[in-house]
Amino acid sequence: MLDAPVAVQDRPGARPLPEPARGEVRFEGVTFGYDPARPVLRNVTLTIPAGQRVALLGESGAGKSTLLGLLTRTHDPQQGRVSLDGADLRDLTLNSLHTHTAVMAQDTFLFHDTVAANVRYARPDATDAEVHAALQAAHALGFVQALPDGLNTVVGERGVRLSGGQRQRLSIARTLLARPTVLLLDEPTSAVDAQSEAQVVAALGALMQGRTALIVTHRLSLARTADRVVVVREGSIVEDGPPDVLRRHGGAYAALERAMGEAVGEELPVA
Ligand SMILES: Nc1ncnc2c1ncn2[C@@H]1O[C@H](COP(=O)(O)OP(=O)(O)OP(=O)(O)O)[C@@H](O)[C@H]1O
Repeated sequence: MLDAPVAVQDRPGARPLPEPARGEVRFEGVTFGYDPARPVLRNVTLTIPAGQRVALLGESGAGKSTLLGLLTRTHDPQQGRVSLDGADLRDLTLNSLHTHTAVMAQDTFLFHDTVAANVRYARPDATDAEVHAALQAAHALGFVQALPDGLNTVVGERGVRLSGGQRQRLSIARTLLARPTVLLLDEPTSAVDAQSEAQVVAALGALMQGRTALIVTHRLSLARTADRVVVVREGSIVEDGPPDVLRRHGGAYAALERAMGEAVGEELPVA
């Protein structure tokens, strides 16, 4: 790992994002391919105003996760630019970019340590009161207090085993403490059973409050919480708008909603 070449580095003269950050995200004419000869994203243009919740939908392999990876600079575009509050990400220090963006994926890594230490991971100086408040907002306080040693219970690899939904709620508490400007959620409910999905969706609602959020999901319950839906197909945006409007439009989103509803046996809204 240490010897692996680092693909993305700070440019000479890179600066931190000016504070206070707002969280406006822009993709301008972005083309990217893991193999440059075969683009996965083609000329993608998308402006996300600060504080908007956007669900990225589309079939497997459409390029949704790749779009999120451009925002953390896991990779840089071959053409076009990605910006945060008007600053090209390549002109920002990686440290500042990673302070302002938080990624939550399917499953959460918990260290072999206490609940409190796991939640404090992103902000070790957080007070007990802040940890408590974050757990409460993440709908996790109840189950944590029921653990043998409450917040001092050791979890993780050899500690108390937690369910997928409980782990996700601890991860949400951790991310709440980190106070990111932009949230990138990649299938955050897919490792969660149907029973605890509602609690995780509610906790995600608290986390997304007042923040820009890009959510990749195949779950209807989460897609419906978005202000806006962007449908990606073969690396291009094919539909973009509020879910209610797109449902009535009867195009790609309406078809995906039907498919997702059938997959979870959920009743469909009347268009
Ligand atoms: N690290 C990688 N190296 C090479 N190709 C990749 C890599 N990651 C993804 N791809 C390819 O890029 C394309 C888009 O993948 P991406 O993960 O962005 O799709 P997605 O829409 O998020 O799909 P899913 O819903 O299955 O997560 C796919 O053809 C995939 O095989």
